[in-house]
Amino acid sequence: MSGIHYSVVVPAFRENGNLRPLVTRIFGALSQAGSPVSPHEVEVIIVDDNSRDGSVETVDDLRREGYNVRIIVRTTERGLSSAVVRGFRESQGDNMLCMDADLQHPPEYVPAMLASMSPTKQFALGTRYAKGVEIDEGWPLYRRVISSGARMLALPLTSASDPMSGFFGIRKETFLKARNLNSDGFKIALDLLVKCNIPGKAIAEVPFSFGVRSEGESKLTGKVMIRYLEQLAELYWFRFSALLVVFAIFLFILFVWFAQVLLNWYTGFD
Ligand SMILES: Nc1nc2c(ncn2[C@@H]2O[C@H](COP(=O)(O)OP(=O)(O)O[C@H]3O[C@H](CO)[C@@H](O)[C@H](O)[C@@H]3O)[C@@H](O)[C@H]2O)c(=O)[nH]1
Repeated sequence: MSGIHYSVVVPAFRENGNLRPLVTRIFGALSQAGSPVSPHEVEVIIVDDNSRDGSVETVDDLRREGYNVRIIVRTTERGLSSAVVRGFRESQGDNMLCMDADLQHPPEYVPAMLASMSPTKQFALGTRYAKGVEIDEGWPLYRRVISSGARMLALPLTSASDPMSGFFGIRKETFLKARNLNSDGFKIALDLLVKCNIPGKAIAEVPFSFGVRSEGESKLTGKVMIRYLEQLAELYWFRFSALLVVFAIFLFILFVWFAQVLLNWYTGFD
């Protein structure tokens, strides 16, 4: 039986400059005295969409240096969410974590995030909206506005405080129950929270401060934002369709009743 109980999945596109600091800082944090998780129980899986920027060579070097990291290079698929799903499917660990490559999710939080999952806490959520947590001051105003607006729209769907977060974990047993996952767009955490029907009490929230990217560029484009609105519509339907159908039936009955009253009133004049 494998001694790997935890898998850290990192979707990456043109992130070569960030991979070495990311991996060394993750294992550095796990090796600290007092870390609740041992580095020997952890694997890191980079899911790269054929960046051809030297990421493969960097991961090879890190492996030779003894870090338990591997890279999956996808040549026929693209996209953040589908990359995360692929990484989760290939994970050996029962507890799986997703984080960005760009160091905006500080690797020093990885031990706490991994250890927060348990049979009763099926989902770990790195949240930027806990009391006293500061989003890094370098984060531009427009990104804060977009993030807050997107979060407000998603709040009726889940009791998680930061469903937009890309720093989250899920237990394999719950992930395997998810059906019809949306492989487009960026919002895989929200998709999992809704489709796996994860109640508030099963979510371990870990407050963290969101940093600024040190290398490379964000891939969040206008197209990704439009895709998010489409995804929201799908999730609202998924969650509330039964309620909407009941409401539609109620409206129909009301309409029939009202039509009858009108008809009686009208025929009463004859
Ligand atoms: N494999 C793969 N990885 C991708 C792709 N697009 C983005 N990524 C990777 O996914 C991570 C996040 O992408 P960014 O482009 O850095 O996203 P962001 O704008 O910083 O958005 C982040 O913060 C948001 C919160 O405001 C999160 O909602 C979002 O999920 C993400 O974590 C990075 O590691 C990036 O390389 C892709 O098409 N394919």
